[in-house]
Amino acid sequence: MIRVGVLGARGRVGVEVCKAVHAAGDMELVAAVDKGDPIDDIAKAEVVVDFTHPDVVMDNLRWCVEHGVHAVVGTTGFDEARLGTVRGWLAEHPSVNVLIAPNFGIAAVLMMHFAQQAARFFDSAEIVELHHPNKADAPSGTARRTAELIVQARAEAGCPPMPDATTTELDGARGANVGGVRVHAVRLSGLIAHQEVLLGGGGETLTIRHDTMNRASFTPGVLLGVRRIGGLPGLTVGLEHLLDL
Ligand SMILES: NC(=O)C1=CN([C@@H]2O[C@H](COP(=O)(O)OP(=O)(O)OC[C@H]3O[C@@H](n4cnc5c(N)ncnc54)[C@H](OP(=O)(O)O)[C@@H]3O)[C@@H](O)[C@H]2O)C=CC1
Ligand SMILES: O=C(O)C1=N[C@H](C(=O)O)C[C@H](O)C1
Repeated sequence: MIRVGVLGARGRVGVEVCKAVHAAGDMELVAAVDKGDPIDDIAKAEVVVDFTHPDVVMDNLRWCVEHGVHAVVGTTGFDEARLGTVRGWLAEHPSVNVLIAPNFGIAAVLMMHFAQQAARFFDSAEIVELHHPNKADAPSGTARRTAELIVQARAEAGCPPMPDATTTELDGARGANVGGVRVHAVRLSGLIAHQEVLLGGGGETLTIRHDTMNRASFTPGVLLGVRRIGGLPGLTVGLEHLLDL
């Protein structure tokens, strides 16, 4: 049995993760901790799952690393600087492993993978992410990661900059600029989490769309991470490394 602790246990995703861990035959939920609860119970866990908030996740992660607990992290807000900090902590605690994934949905990981594969064949690529209005961060972690993968694929293929003649615009009209890829964020009541990657050139376009229909959809990926984290030394970024893509 893998002893699992959940941080953010009363949150939208945390509730689903607790249910999934409870239902898994090879796991035991030893701590379910949310804001204001004592964190001490988490030390009983071999693996902690974190779905909290970008403002608190670094403190949580440091606590896990210092207490020798592996971490599977869904919380967003990780840039290169934060990832570097985590790598530094892990260098001092080499027995601890961390998996950080901007999206644990298998279909979402495939959407990112397909976008990365397609990017070099088109003149232009833009991302529209659409989420529920209670989301703390914009653009989404998934959209940022997708943009980074597109940028990397285009750079490796020697693609030129994307065409864009805009010289006059209202602030924000062209979205956020992630390494040259424009990312547009919609916050709309009724939505959960959705993304379109728009690719265009040569008289045709390709749209790759992913829709999250419920938050239980994240849990198979989270449980996969919990089962595999003990054998993934150091820091792993992205669930794709656990799938045979
Ligand atoms: N990687 C992935 O697949 C996915 C990632 N996410 C990301 O996960 C994060 C959480 O999303 P979501 O569940 O919708 O958010 P919620 O706000 O519903 O849940 C977060 C929970 O964490 C609690 N919390 C805040 N601070 C702490 C703390 N220090 N210790 C323990 N618990 C704390 C919050 O309490 P309170 O409300 O009182 O502040 C809340 O109950 C976001 O960053 C989101 O983008 C979401 C979906 C999928
Ligand atoms: O906050 C959310 O809801 C989600 N957050 C993650 C992100 O920022 O990419 C994953 C998914 O989009 C849902």
